[in-house]
Amino acid sequence: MADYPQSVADLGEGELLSRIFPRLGGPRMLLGPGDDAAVIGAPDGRSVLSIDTLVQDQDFRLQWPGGYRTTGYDVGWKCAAQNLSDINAMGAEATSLVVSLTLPAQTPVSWLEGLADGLSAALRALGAENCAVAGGDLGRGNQLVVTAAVTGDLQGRDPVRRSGAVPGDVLAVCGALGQAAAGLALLESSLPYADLDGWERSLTAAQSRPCPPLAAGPAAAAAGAHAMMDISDGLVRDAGRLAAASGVCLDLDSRILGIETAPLARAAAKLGVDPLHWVLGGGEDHGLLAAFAPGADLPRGFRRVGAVLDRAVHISGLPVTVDGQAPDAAGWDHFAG
Ligand SMILES: Nc1ncnc2c1ncn2[C@@H]1O[C@H](COP(=O)(O)OP(=O)(O)O)[C@@H](O)[C@H]1O
Ligand SMILES: Cc1ncc(C[n+]2csc(CCOP(=O)(O)OP(=O)(O)O)c2C)c(N)n1
Ligand SMILES: [Mg+2]
Repeated sequence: MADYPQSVADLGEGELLSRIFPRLGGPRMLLGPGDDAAVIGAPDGRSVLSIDTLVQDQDFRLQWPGGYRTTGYDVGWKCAAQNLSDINAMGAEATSLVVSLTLPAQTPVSWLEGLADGLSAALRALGAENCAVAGGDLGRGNQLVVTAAVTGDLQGRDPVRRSGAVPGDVLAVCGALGQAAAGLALLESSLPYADLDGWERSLTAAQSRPCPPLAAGPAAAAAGAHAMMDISDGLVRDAGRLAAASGVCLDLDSRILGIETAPLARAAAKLGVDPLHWVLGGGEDHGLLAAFAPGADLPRGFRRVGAVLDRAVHISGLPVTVDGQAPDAAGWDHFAG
């Protein structure tokens, strides 16, 4: 017996697939993995469609400076979560995922099995009970790349777009703000992972295995949300996108943002940073940002974070402000850094 872990290059494609398929369970599809393509139902007659990619050293590190090793399970979970989140943000429910894997030859087979388990576990744990992995693609490359495309069903509702916010609306968020960014900072720091306390580890888990609030998207749509998007690149950057699409300005309330920083304060102090930067600029929590009519009952999990203002009368001229002032955060951009 070899004393090194069996790698994907030790097995053929067919054998690798036979390791993955049994781990992909989930609800029945009209035709699941194994043929040239899958067949899924489109109950509403329309399909919502999105795609997202994770790239080694851009979106995760196999080994972080503090010693944490990213598992296949983590990457499978994160892949499912970030794709399900885009469907959630339209007010829809996910119906299928297809997953394309580019694997270096030395990738352990157990890492690949973990990835399949993480995908399935995220679908179940996040509440995407009508979504299954319908198929995918497998190939060899120099770097790990995991891409998934996802379909969703609107269940008879209109999609909630980024463009529908109107002055006077209440701006609200749902889900974690800044936790995944705090986790990223902890993972990227030289603090040994083994020395992190339970809460600090759960912040790193928010980065490795984010939990988008999946029931909240359809609930917001049913409640008549005027506009919605998921927060993947940071509150301020994504709010800027919603503001631009809707032709409005968004003003965030510093008192509420202060409350959001509370769970991050201790980790921030340890790293010598301001937790407000994580709340305003941190991506990857995949919470929701939505605009509701004034007086609307906010669906469960949503909390008011600011107001939608008329661009013509907002004197700052900025698309996104905090108490009327320029915010101190940029957010994530893959190319601008
Ligand atoms: N290569 C591409 N070709 C066409 N459309 C793209 C491409 N990359 C991104 N888009 C579209 O641009 C919009 C913004 O993309 P992105 O920032 O990745 O959105 P999200 O944060 O929702 O994943 C989406 O509607 C996406 O479909
Ligand atoms: C090694 C590493 N560096 C940096 C980050 C931070 N990061 C990577 S992508 C991203 C934003 C979200 O990713 P994106 O692909 O833009 O998601 P989308 O907006 O398409 O949903 C952030 C904050 C990370 N997760 N890992
Ligand atoms: Mg994207």
